[in-house]
Amino acid sequence: MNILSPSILSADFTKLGEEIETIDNAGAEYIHVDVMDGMFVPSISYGMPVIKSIRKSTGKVFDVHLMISEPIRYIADFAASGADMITVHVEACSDVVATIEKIREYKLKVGITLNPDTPVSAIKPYLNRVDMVLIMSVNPGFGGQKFITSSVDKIKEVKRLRDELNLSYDIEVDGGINIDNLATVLEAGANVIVAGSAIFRGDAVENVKKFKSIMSVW
Ligand SMILES: O=C(CO)[C@@H](O)[C@H](O)COP(=O)(O)O
Ligand SMILES: [Fe+2]
Repeated sequence: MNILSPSILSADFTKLGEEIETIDNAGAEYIHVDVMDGMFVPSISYGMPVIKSIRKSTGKVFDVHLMISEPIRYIADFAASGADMITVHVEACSDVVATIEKIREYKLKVGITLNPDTPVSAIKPYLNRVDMVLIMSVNPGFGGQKFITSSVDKIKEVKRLRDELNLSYDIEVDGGINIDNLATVLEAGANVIVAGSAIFRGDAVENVKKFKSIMSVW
């Protein structure tokens, strides 16, 4: 099933609850929540209090993308704040298996991700332990960046590995996705689509509809 996960990093924070209700009503399946610590990535976004607060605005799945060093330290807090799914960076964890197990301890879905410069081989040992693989198609840290085209081959590679290893994880893509490159990533094998600026810039309802109509074809 294809899933749209708008990144609220590009929403208007003065009316975050309303923005979330808008994309929820327009038909987005997930809400992508980007957490940045100023260490693993240069920027700082928001954390637990914001997630806890926006949990009241929607019942949709909170797809929490942790761009933080040693995320194992905060899994309990993100679980308590209302995360449904937590994705961690392979580069940010000194013990990836322990981090995955910690997320499982709270009965949350687990995602693993990697930076554009990290080869797929770095996540291969963990593929049988996760529900989702996130292919970063920009260097993490900021919304509104340009899509890195070599990510298409990485999507194909994790799809091929899924077949080869007889696994069933979802494939998410995040960074620079817009109406023009959406079909390319769907065709490559991505089924969970993150988009921030392409959804919240302009009319969010229309943008969600446009995305969903292309996604329905695949
Ligand atoms: O994780 C990140 C950035 O680090 C993303 O989730 C972005 O927030 C997506 O925004 P766009 O590239 O779609 O504007
Ligand atoms: Fe993200």
